Amino acid sequence: MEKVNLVFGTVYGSAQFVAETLTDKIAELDFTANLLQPADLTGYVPSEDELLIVVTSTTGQGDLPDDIAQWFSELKSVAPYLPKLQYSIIGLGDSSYETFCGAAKQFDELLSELGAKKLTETLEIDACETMEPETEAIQWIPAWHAAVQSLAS
Ligand SMILES: Cc1cc2nc3c(=O)[nH]c(=O)nc-3n(C[C@H](O)[C@H](O)[C@H](O)COP(=O)(O)O)c2cc1C
Repeated sequence: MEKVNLVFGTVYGSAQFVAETLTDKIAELDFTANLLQPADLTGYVPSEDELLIVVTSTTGQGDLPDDIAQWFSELKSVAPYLPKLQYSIIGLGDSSYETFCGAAKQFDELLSELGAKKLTETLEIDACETMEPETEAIQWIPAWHAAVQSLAS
């Protein structure tokens, strides 16, 4: 059974709730879904034969939430080469900021610098458009699942 690791960065809890919801829904699809807590991230290097989903909100002016910022810096400085890693990113943000989903964009850039491959286009969830980001995330799952299946074929 294929394993999916989910990490989240949040200030107010929405991205965590989205990540928890996705973990449950993805587990129903017969994946082993593993939700990492911020405390689990120290020293964590994503396994290249497992899938990675990063769910992060943006704070400040395009900044990463504190609970994921340290891991981001660590990955950047250790710079593991991860050419076989397949990742997806879900950003929570607010389009009234010029730095819309800036944290998600930073993650995308970093993972691509590390050689990892983006499995799906980043899903950017706009707080101006929805009060229920988890609903958009659930609707995104079929596209993600199809992309995973196309890897195998
Ligand atoms: C102080 C503050 C700064 C924010 N800065 C940004 C930003 O730069 N870009 C953006 O897209 N959203 C920004 N947001 C919006 C949040 O990312 C958005 O509300 C998100 O849904 C919060 O998710 P969370 O509960 O997981 O932290 C900001 C929100 C606050 C309160």
